[in-house]
Amino acid sequence: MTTSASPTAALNAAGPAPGRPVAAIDTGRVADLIAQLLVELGEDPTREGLIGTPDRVAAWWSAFLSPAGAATATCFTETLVSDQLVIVGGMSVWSLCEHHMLPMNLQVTAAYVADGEVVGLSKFGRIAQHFAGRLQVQERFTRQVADYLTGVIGREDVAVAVQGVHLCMSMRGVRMEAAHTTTVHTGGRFGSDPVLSQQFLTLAASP
Ligand SMILES: Nc1nc2c(ncn2[C@@H]2O[C@H](COP(=O)(O)OP(=O)(O)OP(=O)(O)O)[C@@H](O)[C@H]2O)c(=O)[nH]1
Ligand SMILES: [Zn+2]
Repeated sequence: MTTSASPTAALNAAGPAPGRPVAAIDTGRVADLIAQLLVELGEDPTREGLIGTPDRVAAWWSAFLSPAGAATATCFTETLVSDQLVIVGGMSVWSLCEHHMLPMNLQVTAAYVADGEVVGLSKFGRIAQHFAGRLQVQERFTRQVADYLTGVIGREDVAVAVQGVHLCMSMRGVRMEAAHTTTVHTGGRFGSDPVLSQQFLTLAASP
């Protein structure tokens, strides 16, 4: 397992991050572009209600692309723990569909088999937030979280299930408000051991 690696190094170790800006965005330039967009949409960015809107939107993009606390995956030695299924569920993150740039809400459940060491529980949520903070598709998000956790524990025994609600399917397009999409990655023993796989899927589906 990776123990207390540096935050940046640990997260970069997850490999290339499609769509993620290399450097911090130029919020002044983004605000100018938002003002131009408002004009193109028939608005007057200088009217009283819109003063400050371009800056707020730029600040939001900056925060969205740099989720606070993208963190080191702290691990702890636990000699009493062996072959134990650990599942962290109920993690809700927001991302942006890269086809329409509309929000998607992702309910994330992540699991691994602990053996001699345990991963700090909050880190599952931080990892999910990290990969949500960019233009995404749900399938790639699922895989990126799984690959990152695989790197943390140093074994393939990782499973990730994600249930997504995409506003591009509910507020526009086919307009199916109840539609939801489930993606599942099962690595290592989660793929080869039907009992473990079933335990994960059952617990991932429970509240
Ligand atoms: N696989 C996948 N598709 C996505 C995701 N988010 C959005 N999409 C889909 O991306 C597709 C884009 O299809 P296009 O035909 O290019 O765009 P469109 O005409 O706006 O499509 P409609 O949404 O059907 O109106 C749509 O089917 C979306 O539902 C995602 O996370 N994963
Ligand atoms: Zn979309």
